[in-house]
Amino acid sequence: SAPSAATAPAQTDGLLLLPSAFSRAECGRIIAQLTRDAQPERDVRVHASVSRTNHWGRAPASGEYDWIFARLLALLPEPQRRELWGFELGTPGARLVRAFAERVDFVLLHEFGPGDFFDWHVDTKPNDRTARTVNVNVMLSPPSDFSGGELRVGTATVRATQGDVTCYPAALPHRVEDIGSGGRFTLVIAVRAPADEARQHSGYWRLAHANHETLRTAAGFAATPKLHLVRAEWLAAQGDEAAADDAYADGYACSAEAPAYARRFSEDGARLLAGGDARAALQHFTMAVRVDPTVAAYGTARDQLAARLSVERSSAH
Ligand SMILES: O=C(O)CCC(=O)C(=O)O
Ligand SMILES: [Fe+2]
Repeated sequence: SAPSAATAPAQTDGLLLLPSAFSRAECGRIIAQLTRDAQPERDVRVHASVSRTNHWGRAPASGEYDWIFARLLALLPEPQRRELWGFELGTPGARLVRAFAERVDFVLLHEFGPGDFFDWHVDTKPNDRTARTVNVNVMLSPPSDFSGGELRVGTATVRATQGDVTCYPAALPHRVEDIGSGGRFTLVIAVRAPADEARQHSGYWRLAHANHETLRTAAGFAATPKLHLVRAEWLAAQGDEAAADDAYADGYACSAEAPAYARRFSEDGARLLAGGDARAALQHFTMAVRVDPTVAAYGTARDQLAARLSVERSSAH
C-alpha cells in the first residue's frame, strides 16, 4: 500500500502539494497502464515551445483510473476537496470518485527525454470555453532518473520526488525546465468545471489574475520574453487590449531578436501608411520605438506621423 501524506497539504495561492501520494510500485503501474494501449505521440512545436512525448489515457469515465482518483481524493482534506481555487473536486459520499471522474477532462502521461522541455504557458484563459480549472501533476520518476526538468509554477519551483502530487490552477503560468539527461515521466490529470460559466462566478479568474500580477514582480520576469507573451495573451483574453499591447512590446523588447522585431514593425507601418491607414501605421511606428528605442529613425517616423495626424485632426474642426 502507498505511504500516506505525513503532514497536511500545504496550500499557497498557487500550489497544493500532496507528498508521497503514490508508492514506487504504483508509479510504475501508472506508467505501464498509460503506455499499454495508446501509440506515443511525439509533440514538438517550436512556436508553442514544447518538446515531449504524449501517451494519452482512455476516457476518464472508463473506470481505469478510479484507483488513482480515489487516492487523490483520500489525501485531499475536506475543505480543499470542497474548494480548490474556487472549485469543488466532487461531492462527498460513495459517489465521490465517479463525480470526480466526470470532472476530469483528460488523463495524459508526459514523457520528457534529453533536450525536451515545456516553456512558460497557461492551459486556460478567460473565454476559451475549456472550463479547465485545476492541473493535477503526479511525479512518476525518481530524481535520480533525470537531470533538469523542474516544474515551475508561478514563482515557485517544485522539487517533487517520485510519487509526489502537485495541484495548481491551470490559469497560472507554469513551465518544465529543460531536461538534461535521463527520462522524466509525469501523469497529468486535467480537471474542469461543470460548465465554463462556473469559473466566472467562483472567483477563479480573480485569483488567477492576482497570481499573474504576483508573477510579474518576480525576479527574472522582466528579461523573459515568453512570460511577457503569456501575460499579453492573458490580458488580451481579458479584453484589455491596451495593456496587452504594452506586454507584447515588453516581450519583444527584451528578446534577443528585438532589433529584427522593431524593423518589422517599422516596415509594416510604412506599408500601412502607403496603403492609406495612417492610424494603424502610427501604432506600428510606436511599437517599433518601444521595441528598439536605439534607432532614432523609428522615433522620427512616429513623431512626424503623429504631428501630421494631429494637424489633420485640428483642421477638421
Ligand atoms: O510536469 C509536466 O510534465 C507538465 C506540466 C504541465 O504543463 C501541465 O501539466 O499542464
Ligand atoms: Fe501545462
